[in-house]
Amino acid sequence: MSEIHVIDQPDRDPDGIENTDGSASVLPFPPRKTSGGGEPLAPGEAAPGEWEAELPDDRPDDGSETNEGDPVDPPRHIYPPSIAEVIEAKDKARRPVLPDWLTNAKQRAAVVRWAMHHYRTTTLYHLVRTPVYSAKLLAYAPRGGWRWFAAAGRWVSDAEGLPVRLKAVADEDAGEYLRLSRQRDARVKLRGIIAALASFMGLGAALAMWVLAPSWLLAVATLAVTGALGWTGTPADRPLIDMARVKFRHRKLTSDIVSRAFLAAGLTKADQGIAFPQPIRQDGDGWRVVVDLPYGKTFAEAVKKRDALASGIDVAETQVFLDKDETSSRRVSMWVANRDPLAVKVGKTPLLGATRVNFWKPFPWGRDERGNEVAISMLWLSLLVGAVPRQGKTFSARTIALAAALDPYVRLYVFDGKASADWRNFAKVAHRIGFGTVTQNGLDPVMHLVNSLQELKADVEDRYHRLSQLPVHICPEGKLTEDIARDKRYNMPLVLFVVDEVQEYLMHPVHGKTILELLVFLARVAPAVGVSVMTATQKPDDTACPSVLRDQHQARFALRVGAYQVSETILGAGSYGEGLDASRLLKSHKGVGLLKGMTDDAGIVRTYLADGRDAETILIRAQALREDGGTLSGDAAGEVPTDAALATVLDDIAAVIGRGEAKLWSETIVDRLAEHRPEVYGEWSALEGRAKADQVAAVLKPHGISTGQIARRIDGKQVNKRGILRADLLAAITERDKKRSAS
Ligand SMILES: Nc1ncnc2c1ncn2[C@@H]1O[C@H](COP(=O)(O)OP(=O)(O)OP(=O)(O)O)[C@@H](O)[C@H]1O
Repeated sequence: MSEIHVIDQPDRDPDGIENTDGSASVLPFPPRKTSGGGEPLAPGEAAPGEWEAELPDDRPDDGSETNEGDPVDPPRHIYPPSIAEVIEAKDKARRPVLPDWLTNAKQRAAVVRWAMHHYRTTTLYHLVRTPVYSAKLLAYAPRGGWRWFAAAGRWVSDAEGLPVRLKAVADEDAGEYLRLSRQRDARVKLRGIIAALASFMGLGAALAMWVLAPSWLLAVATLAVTGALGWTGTPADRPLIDMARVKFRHRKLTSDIVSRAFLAAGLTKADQGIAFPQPIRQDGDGWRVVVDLPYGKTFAEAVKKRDALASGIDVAETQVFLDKDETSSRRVSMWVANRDPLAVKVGKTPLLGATRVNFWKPFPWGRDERGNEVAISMLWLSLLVGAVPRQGKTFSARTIALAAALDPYVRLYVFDGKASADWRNFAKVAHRIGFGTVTQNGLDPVMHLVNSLQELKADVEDRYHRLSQLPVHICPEGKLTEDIARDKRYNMPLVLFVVDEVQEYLMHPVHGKTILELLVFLARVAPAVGVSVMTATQKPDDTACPSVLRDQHQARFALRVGAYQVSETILGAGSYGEGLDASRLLKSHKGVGLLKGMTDDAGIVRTYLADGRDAETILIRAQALREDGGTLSGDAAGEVPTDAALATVLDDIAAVIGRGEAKLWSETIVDRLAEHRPEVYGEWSALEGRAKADQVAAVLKPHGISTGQIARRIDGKQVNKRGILRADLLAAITERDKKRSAS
């Protein structure tokens, strides 16, 4: 038999026999079996079940060969962790001496604000109800008097000893009864004397007060006695004092509750359990729990089970927040709020108190679920905002534009596809502005948008050239800097291009495609030279807001949407797997959304509110800042729109109809328009004949011009095709100009 020494080998032999010797194990040598007769064997051949082998006394030197019975686990502590690793691990595991809210000035201020507000409200609440409390005390005072008198009587008569005496009677224990009776007599005598003395002294003191004490002292004493008696007489089921606040379902989160929740959610098994690397502790208005899932379970799986976890803890889903822990993918950091934090409004925007903003630096936009301020920056990125109507899409986008407005060196372009009142006040500061899709006061907002986009596209291309040509000491990295942007000589200010309800423009029958292409270009290329695009839509689907545009936005903000698929459409593929699902937000969560791509971590933002009046206040200030700084430009400065901006499709068609032509086929109009302004009408020329006619009919219909069959004689033959009469076109232009000059 040979012995093999194994380091740290599990103490179990291949047959499952426990080895009691801890230092080494002995592999059993297979028993030599004797041949039981049968067929004679060839030399070197072994009979079934019979064999013989020599085991080597030592392992091979290189250790490359693996022998049966070798341990599958690597020997422990072969590579002890380096000191740096130990320090790093300990650094990560160390918990702060003081909780965050004590060390963080902003959180501390928030707690102080909350405490002041809370106690002021509570005090006022009770002060207002003092008359009610007084009336109740007065009403309960007689009952309190009687309760007090009865309690004193029971004490004097030694009522507490009665059950024992009665038991002695029932047991017919005469000796015990006599002993208890004697004790009772002595006790009643002593207590009777004390009670008589106390009554006598009390009565004397009351009479003395009545005669001698000043009336205020008498009043205070009466109030105190009545209050004490009223308090004593208050029924247990009808508290004297109302609660100044509704009691939330505050619960202490224990490891049992958390384990139950993870078990119920199927994230662990009863025999596996979960580990708690740190104690459960209170964190803000909620509890922080860090949990290690069983090996093989991941944070992503926990995210999918958020609903079940909430149910296991017995809270609403909106109260459970899961954070990834970078140290391990099976570690889940969970914050369980005492109440739905998203339904708590964060209040007015701090921009109301700001004299100006530096748009190069992050500005406050809202607060996260735990009340920490969220500051964002629009530099070098484009933002897509999406939500169902009335959830705060416009308001949240508008607070960003308001911050931009308060930096007089930011050039604003604002277009609102819905022509609502929300953006009207930006006319005070916006370089280019347009509302809706219908021509108003002679200005076609869609053409204005197309022209603005083209103007900006040219500017962006120009910026790339000029930045690359600037000397290194001015532009060290070939990128826009704050100094360059604020220096008017370079004419390269930061630009924020806002398009609300962008789907209205993208679905425009004539210019939709052009607008899409230009927006895609700007969202993709322009942020690097200081031009940020912010689009908002309530229809993020592929028809209304194609993915080719959505995908160009580096940052996304999704407020409540109808389904998780829509949430993914706004926030980008894979967002659902990361736990980002805006369809879980509730209707009451106005102005609350999921922000991705702007800061390192995606998360919830409860945006600050700036209503219409606040927006006006801020924009008046912004206008004054721009006037002072000489940066008011474009539409806001009252610059007369260029011909291109004013031009509508009517003018373009008029330009392509020759003087001598009384009527023209739609097909011919399309071909000539494509030559006249290829950047706008180039796409049309690819249409088929009938489609060309439909296109012309569609764009002229809003102007009251209808297309009909127009006959022309070609080579002696009459050809009928749809077209327009020049007279109709001129009449429509005259009508439009009349309205324009009237305005
Ligand atoms: N941050 C906020 N805090 C509190 N309430 C808000 C906030 N943002 C928006 N609201 C409320 O939500 C309402 C709807 O906001 P908003 O007009 O921005 O929605 P919307 O999604 O743009 O709607 P629509 O698509 O109809 O324009 C506002 O009138 C306001 O009362």
